[in-house]
Amino acid sequence: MTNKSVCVLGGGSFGTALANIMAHNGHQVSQWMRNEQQVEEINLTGLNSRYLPNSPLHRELLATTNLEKAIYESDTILVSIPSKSFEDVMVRICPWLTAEKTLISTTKGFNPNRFELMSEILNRNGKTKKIGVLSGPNLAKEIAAGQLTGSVVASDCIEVRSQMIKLLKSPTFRVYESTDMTGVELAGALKNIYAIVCGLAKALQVGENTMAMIMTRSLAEMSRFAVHFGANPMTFLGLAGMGDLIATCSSPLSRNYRVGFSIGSGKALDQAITEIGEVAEGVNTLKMVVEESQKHDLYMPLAQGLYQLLFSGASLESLISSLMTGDQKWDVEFITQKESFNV
Ligand SMILES: NC(=O)C1=CN([C@@H]2O[C@H](COP(=O)(O)OP(=O)(O)OC[C@H]3O[C@@H](n4cnc5c(N)ncnc54)[C@H](O)[C@@H]3O)[C@@H](O)[C@H]2O)C=CC1
Ligand SMILES: O=C(CO)COP(=O)(O)O
Repeated sequence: MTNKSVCVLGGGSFGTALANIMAHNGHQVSQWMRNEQQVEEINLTGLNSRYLPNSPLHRELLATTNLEKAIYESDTILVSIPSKSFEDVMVRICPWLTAEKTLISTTKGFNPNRFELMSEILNRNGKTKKIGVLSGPNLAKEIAAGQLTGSVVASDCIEVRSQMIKLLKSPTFRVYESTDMTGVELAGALKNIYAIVCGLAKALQVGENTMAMIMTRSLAEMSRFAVHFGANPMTFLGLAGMGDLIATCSSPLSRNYRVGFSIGSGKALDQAITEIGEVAEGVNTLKMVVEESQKHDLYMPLAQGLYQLLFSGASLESLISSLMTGDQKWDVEFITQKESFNV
């Protein structure tokens, strides 16, 4: 295997966990971040203490504040910047891109300025068509602790998929392939909404029947939305769909779950977000998705109910009551649709 040169944009927990795996795999890895003290800390002590305090990093991982040099020297660029700033960072790096470079989004969210996925921002770069996304049940702190993990790389381009597997595949990290970039990316973004719902439900001490119903109906909503925008429903049975939904909806390591748990414990949304101090993409995703679901007349009672609760002053009691009395028909709609013509 020829070793690759790769850079990760973003100094947060996920970017650091991925950069660390690739450095352990023997690749030449730089990680770009804005904060000079953080760069110095990583390079001198091998620790990113703010985001991954318990995970020593490979000593060849080179942190830098020099964005131009990081891009110039890399074949592959992983963008691990929260969706709010993703477009700004892409605009900055565009002048230094070439047709040979691969761009991968690891971000699970929507552009807050318009209804747009990160891969669409990547596609607008005007230089390279080698684009992909990485998504799956990938809690950064577990990856950094060496917990066995699987992820999905989605791209139309086989070369991009193979390149990502070479970079990331390790004894503790498996990388599966998909050509359904829309499905994989939407799955990763949408599940953050339902992680908030599940955190909230857990704080209310609901039973396991209830948790199972919420998670399964979440999958139905997510796939209904995604299929409308061109995704393959089967993608939602894989790691990027069901896998990530299970991990994020069950773990206090998920920031979105913790936002929900705080709200369920009586805190205001702003307070919940501030206390977490890291990005919880589900809040912006909820706004974007509910707006689109209304435009396209898509039935999404969980997302719409959460929106009412967080932004329109609805009570928890009315949310629960409307969820329990709303329309119910097919369990699995993508297989029962055909049969329904005869019923
Ligand atoms: N943490 C996790 O377990 C996982 C996170 N993700 C996704 O990865 C993305 C990034 O998440 P994390 O690394 O966890 O976030 P984080 O909250 O740990 O860190 C975000 C990083 O981005 C930097 N940043 C923010 N705006 C910037 C800008 N304008 N220019 C340069 N740097 C900027 C921050 O300084 C910080 O270093 C999110 O979209 C998240 O959904 C995906 C899978 C797992
Ligand atoms: O996407 C994630 C795990 O796959 C991380 O979720 P949070 O952003 O909610 O922490």
